[in-house]
Amino acid sequence: MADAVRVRGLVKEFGPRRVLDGLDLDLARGEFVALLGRSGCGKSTLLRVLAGLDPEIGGSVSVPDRVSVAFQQPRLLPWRRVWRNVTLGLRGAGRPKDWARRVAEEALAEVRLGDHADAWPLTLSGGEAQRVSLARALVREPELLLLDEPFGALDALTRAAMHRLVAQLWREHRPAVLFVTHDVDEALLLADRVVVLAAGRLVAEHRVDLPRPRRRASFADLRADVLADLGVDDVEAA
Ligand SMILES: Nc1ncnc2c1ncn2[C@@H]1O[C@H](COP(=O)(O)OP(=O)(O)OP(=O)(O)O)[C@@H](O)[C@H]1O
Repeated sequence: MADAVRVRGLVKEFGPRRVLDGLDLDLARGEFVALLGRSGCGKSTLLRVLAGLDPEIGGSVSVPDRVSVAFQQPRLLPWRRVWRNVTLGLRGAGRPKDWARRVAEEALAEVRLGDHADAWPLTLSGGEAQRVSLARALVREPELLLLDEPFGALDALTRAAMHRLVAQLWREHRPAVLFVTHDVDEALLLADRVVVLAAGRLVAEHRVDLPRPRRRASFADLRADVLADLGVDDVEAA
């Protein structure tokens, strides 16, 4: 079976600054990969190129037809009700009139917001807004789901609930996932594989061969290895 993502020799520059410098990356279908790297190393840039939001200037990029993205900020339109945000941009030509509404309700139920379809975005908590953003990503039935620090702005408890939700959605829908995070624990809790970006390329990768659901105690050694790849002292990060 072909890979979901195949990137070879990707180059991206902003003015004189070369941010991605011959990067190679493969994701298998249904694989969950976490992307780590120091601030400013180019993680979001890579995601934007994969999402087709930004052009590469060199190399080759192959992604599936259906790609969805969710960002750290949910980016909901405040003047549209929640359900309309979920189906925004979905092409429903030739479908029955209430089709979009039903699709939105199903997706909202999946993220446990079934009773918020008619709410306005500004009345949602941060975690709820992020779940709407996930529902919006899901209705496209993506083969590749790109998540750019989706839980970075949430408190620890909400974040833990979101980890469980993402793990469940991934199990049920099985898209390939590329998940950008600064949080090594989050990466090790969720991913099949952790890759580290530095100086424009992937400089390390770790397979996370641990059963799910995972406990932090089960990956202490791996955590230290990844932190070392990031150039962070375990004590400094603790
Ligand atoms: N549109 C742009 N124009 C100019 N420079 C940019 C642009 N987008 C990103 N950059 C620069 O490219 C570099 C990589 O940015 P990017 O946002 O990809 O990093 P990141 O690894 O996602 O960072 P963080 O972890 O802090 O979110 C940074 O130096 C940034 O300033």
